[in-house]
Amino acid sequence: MARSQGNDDGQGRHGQDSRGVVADQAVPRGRYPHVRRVGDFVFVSGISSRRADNTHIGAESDEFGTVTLDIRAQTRAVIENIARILSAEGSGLTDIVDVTSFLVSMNDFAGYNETYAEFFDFDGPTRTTVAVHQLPHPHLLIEMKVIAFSPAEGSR
Ligand SMILES: N/C(=C\C=C\C(=O)O)C(=O)O
Repeated sequence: MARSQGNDDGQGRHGQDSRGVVADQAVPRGRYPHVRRVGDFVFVSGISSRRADNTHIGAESDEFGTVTLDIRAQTRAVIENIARILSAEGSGLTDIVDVTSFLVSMNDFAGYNETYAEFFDFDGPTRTTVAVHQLPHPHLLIEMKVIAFSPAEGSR
């Protein structure tokens, strides 16, 4: 399987290790890579608004511990996290050809859709949006996974 070449330190040329785990990103919550290249296609696992310190963008808590969740902030953070993960494979948002979005509630669809449109348009990826019962953390409103078409270096 085609993978980015690693350096002697086991770190990929673009900041991912030999497992496909990208540096400075929230670590995968299980035994899966952030990213996997298969030929000219780059597959990104489901990504949330989680920061590297395991807090979540778009989940703010007040002095009483009341948590306010923001679908626009979470959607933007998810897309920005995906952009950083794609860059580890020399790819980017403009290379995305397919998006799957998982919302916990379709009540968030409008805010999600509005923020999505700041990044993508009709000439962008195909998209499927579904509502799911739960995501892996109660602060999460959205998770997205993408496929990008990004010819590997050397085959461009
Ligand atoms: N992709 C998965 C979870 C991601 C959660 C996160 O990054 O916060 C998974 O469990 O498959």
